[in-house]
Amino acid sequence: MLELSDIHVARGDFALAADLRIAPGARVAIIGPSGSGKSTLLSLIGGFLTPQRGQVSWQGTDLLPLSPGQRPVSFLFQDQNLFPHLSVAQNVGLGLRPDLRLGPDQQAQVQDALTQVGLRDMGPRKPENLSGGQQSRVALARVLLRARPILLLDEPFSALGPALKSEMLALLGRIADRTRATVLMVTHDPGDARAFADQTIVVDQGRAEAPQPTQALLDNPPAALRAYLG
Ligand SMILES: Nc1ncnc2c1ncn2[C@@H]1O[C@H](COP(=O)(O)OP(=O)(O)OP(=O)(O)O)[C@@H](O)[C@H]1O
Repeated sequence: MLELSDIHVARGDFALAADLRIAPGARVAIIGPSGSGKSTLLSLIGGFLTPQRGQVSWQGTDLLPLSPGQRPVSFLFQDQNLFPHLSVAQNVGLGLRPDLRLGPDQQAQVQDALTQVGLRDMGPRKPENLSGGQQSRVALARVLLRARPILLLDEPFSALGPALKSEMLALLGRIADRTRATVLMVTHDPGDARAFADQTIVVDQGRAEAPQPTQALLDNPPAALRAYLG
């Protein structure tokens, strides 16, 4: 269980409150107006922000003393965090060892991850020589190799067209199945929430609500969410 208890986290003049629980293996969308605190919520769980009050724990372990690298978490942002000077295979290999001193077994794991995301022959290329969708696949291959229990995504596919985006969401679902990850994904698109997430957290005016079943929430949205969805 991922537990956020009595959280108050400030960022300049802004503050976010949260008190919620997420079951292991859940797929959760995070939606709400711009500036409401969605990225702040991910940064808190990832360890990039420290709350002024409250507890963050995973399976009973307090995460607050742990640095981002020590947490059971991987992150995927919109820009996919690819390093332009490294090859595709090296970018994926970073998921195993940040110093890239990979043994033969680990290199085979990289190749296997590339194959699983449909990029079997792309390992030697540089990211700039890939399409946007292929770059997303590289980032997902790295997530697959990191295999951390919690996966945080901040509008990961918002630059992609609709067909490609649904393909990436399906691939993400397969990777989450394989790694048994608990996934939290910020999105501005309620269609993403419906397609991917059985539960949705609404963030509005500095408060993250407890997760609710996505379909029921979007079929009958509360007033604040209705105003945002338009
Ligand atoms: N580094 C910072 N210092 C001070 N305030 C910040 C900082 N980063 C964000 N904020 C403020 O915190 C609030 C919440 O920002 P956050 O990025 O969490 O919102 P969001 O819901 O993810 O927005 P968006 O959908 O536009 O990405 C905003 O009002 C923003 O101006």
